[in-house]
Amino acid sequence: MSGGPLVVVGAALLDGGRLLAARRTGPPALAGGWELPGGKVDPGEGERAALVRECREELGVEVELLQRVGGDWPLPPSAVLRVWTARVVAGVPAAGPDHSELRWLDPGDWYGVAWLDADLPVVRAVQALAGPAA
Ligand SMILES: Nc1nc2c([nH]c(=O)n2[C@H]2C[C@H](O)[C@@H](COP(=O)(O)OP(=O)(O)OP(=O)(O)O)O2)c(=O)[nH]1
Repeated sequence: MSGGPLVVVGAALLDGGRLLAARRTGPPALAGGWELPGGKVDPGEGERAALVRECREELGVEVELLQRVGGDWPLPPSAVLRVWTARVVAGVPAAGPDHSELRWLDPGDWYGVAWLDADLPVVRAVQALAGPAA
């Protein structure tokens, strides 16, 4: 055991003023909620490498990570979410088994989906970073 909290990494994929949201298929308590694509960091894996891997596996795209968004966002009861803004550099995001739907949210419509509780403050922070266009 390496100690410390379980780390989940998430990507705030931006395209112009649009933000990519992904609707979870499971587990039941989270199904239907919208999140930032990502997942758990594997043992011994770097966090940024994990996020690039998760975007490749979940969305089928290559991404470039840009800027860290805040610090540790709590995922009760015992995990933390670490988030980077990012952009797609190859491919077009497509939903795999983890997501029932992907949606590029237009500027002004970033709160038009039911974000998971943990993600709402993160989206606000991304908006503050991304500027008034978002
Ligand atoms: N990926 C992601 N997970 C989030 C977000 N917000 C949030 O509460 N979570 C929670 C949901 C899950 O309990 C956990 C991440 O698990 P996951 O299922 O996405 O991770 P994973 O892809 O590595 O999945 P697995 O290997 O366990 O199947 O964090 C978010 O924005 N992105």
